[in-house]
Amino acid sequence: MESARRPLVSQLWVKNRRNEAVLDPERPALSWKELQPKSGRVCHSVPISEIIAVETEQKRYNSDTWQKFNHHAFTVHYAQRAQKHCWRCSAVTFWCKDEELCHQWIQAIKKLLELQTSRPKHLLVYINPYGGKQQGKQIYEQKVAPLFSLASITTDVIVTERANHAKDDLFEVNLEKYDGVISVGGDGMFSEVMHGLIGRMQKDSSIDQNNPSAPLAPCNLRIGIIPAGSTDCICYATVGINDPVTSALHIIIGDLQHMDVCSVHHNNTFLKYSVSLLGYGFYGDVLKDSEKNRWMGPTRYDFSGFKTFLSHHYYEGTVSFQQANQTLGSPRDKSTCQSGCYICKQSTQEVEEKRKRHHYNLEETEDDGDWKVIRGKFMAINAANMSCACPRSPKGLSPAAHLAAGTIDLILVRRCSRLNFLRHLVRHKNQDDQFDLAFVEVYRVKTFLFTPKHSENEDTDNKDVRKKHFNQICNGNHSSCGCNHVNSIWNCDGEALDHAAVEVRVHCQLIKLFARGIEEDSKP
Ligand SMILES: CCCCCCCCCCCCC/C=C/[C@@H](O)[C@H](CO)NC(=O)CCCCCCCCCCCCCCC
Ligand SMILES: Nc1ncnc2c1ncn2[C@@H]1O[C@H](COP(=O)(O)OP(=O)(O)OP(=O)(O)O)[C@@H](O)[C@H]1O
Ligand SMILES: [Ca+2]
Repeated sequence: MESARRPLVSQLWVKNRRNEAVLDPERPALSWKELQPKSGRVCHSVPISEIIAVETEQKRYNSDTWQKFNHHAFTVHYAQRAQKHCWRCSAVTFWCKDEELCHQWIQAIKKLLELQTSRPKHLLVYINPYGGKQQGKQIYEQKVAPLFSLASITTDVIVTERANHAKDDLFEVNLEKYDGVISVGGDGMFSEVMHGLIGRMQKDSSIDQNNPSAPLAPCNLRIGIIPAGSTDCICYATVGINDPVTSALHIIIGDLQHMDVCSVHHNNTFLKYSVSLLGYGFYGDVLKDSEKNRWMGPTRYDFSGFKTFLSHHYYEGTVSFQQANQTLGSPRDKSTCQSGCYICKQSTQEVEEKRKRHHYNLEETEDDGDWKVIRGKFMAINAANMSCACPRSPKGLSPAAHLAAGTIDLILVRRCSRLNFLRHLVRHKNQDDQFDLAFVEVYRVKTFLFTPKHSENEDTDNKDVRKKHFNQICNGNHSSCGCNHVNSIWNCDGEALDHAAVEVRVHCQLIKLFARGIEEDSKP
């Protein structure tokens, strides 16, 4: 037993150079350094948690120096940080003459890998073949499947045949045999998988999703995202990059990131869940226009963004909310939510206590302040449950938003001139503060309500007329185009909601992802 804790130290060869290799179960890490370095001594070290696999090297080494000996070798595959949050799978091969020593090393590494209990063994994979640039299937087969097989992860793969295929399947499938569910696609595909999993959990726990104040049952299965969509903001904001190999490596090593989910209701009827952006006004209109141009792929958003910017609409309504406690940070904080974020960690404890209290039917005490009611004319009402960082806006819609603190950042952009709205938009791309403008307000909240000034019944009366004219291009004279510019629609993670009047509530850490948040010390 004692000897299992002692480091294994041996002289092994790496690329014809003699190295001292150390496998230290206490740290726990594998490290190696050249014994007679030509230049400065470099010590390589890989934490066991970042080793992907160890393999016996079957082939004999071919160089003249070595071929007369019967050498033995093993290869260690590990995750290596490349540039800007990007990870790559690297390999190092160790050689030695002694077959027994080689075997001992392989067994010792395998034993330490077996102690990595958070790693998934069997995964359920859904691929959307039509997301983004329609590369989902190729990306999975060429970049991800080989890594899963290297890590001895087995999979059941379903290539979806229609929208909602993955969601419906998740209500039926036996989930017990899986350690996680993987979504290969964009934010829309992730949303489908998430709706399937959350819905299934509520069904199994007999929780009515139509009740806006019902505490929801959390999902224990982690979700992995292999990015292959148009925006991929959920992947980008939880991993730091939208790169399939990086995501696959986070899945293999069994990373964990909790995530808040917002529920959206209309008149005590459940509409949808949201994890990234709930946007009314500008982002709702961009979505509405972009759906007509799906064939353009990811550029449809830029095209519709430009058109929507030019059309310059504002919408009237009332937003009501309670501000969250200051301990949960402020949307104006200069620091951002990162891997191991202490604000999110604090919320993990609170949410566990809350779930316990609920389990024992104990009273809830909410310490949030008074309701604030804001009536006005808005260019955009954006509720960001996370930063919404994506390649279009690397710092996101709300750079200081937290992934798992149980809060959303509510951004109100009041009616303003085109030039001012452009100033606000441009600041999503540069270092300037997009909230530091007289017509922009931002609040950190746990729940909010929105009521459009014009009753939605008014537009249902005219719905058929509007539908008929909907495909015509609006020329700005809205009496002729039939499009409803009295009310906008809500863009809920890239999907349109059917109602403008909504009640939104954050469910702290309802789901878990195979991710770790944004790491600070990644190479530049
Ligand atoms: C001058 C440049 C200004 C650039 C401003 C860029 C701001 C970009 C902010 C991106 C926020 C993404 C939030 C993520 C939402 C996802 O849940 C959802 C599903 O994937 N994606 C979208 O709805 C997709 C939303 C995509 C929105 C694209 C908006 C593009 C606006 C372009 C305005 C151009 C004005 C130019 C005037 C000369
Ligand atoms: N086989 C399929 N055929 C048609 N639609 C599908 C299929 N599988 C999934 N979908 C739907 O396609 C929609 C868009 O998918 P996805 O999110 O992968 O791509 P995207 O819209 O290009 O990217 P993003 O959401 O990042 O903007 C999802 O809402 C999903 O429900
Ligand atoms: Ca949040």
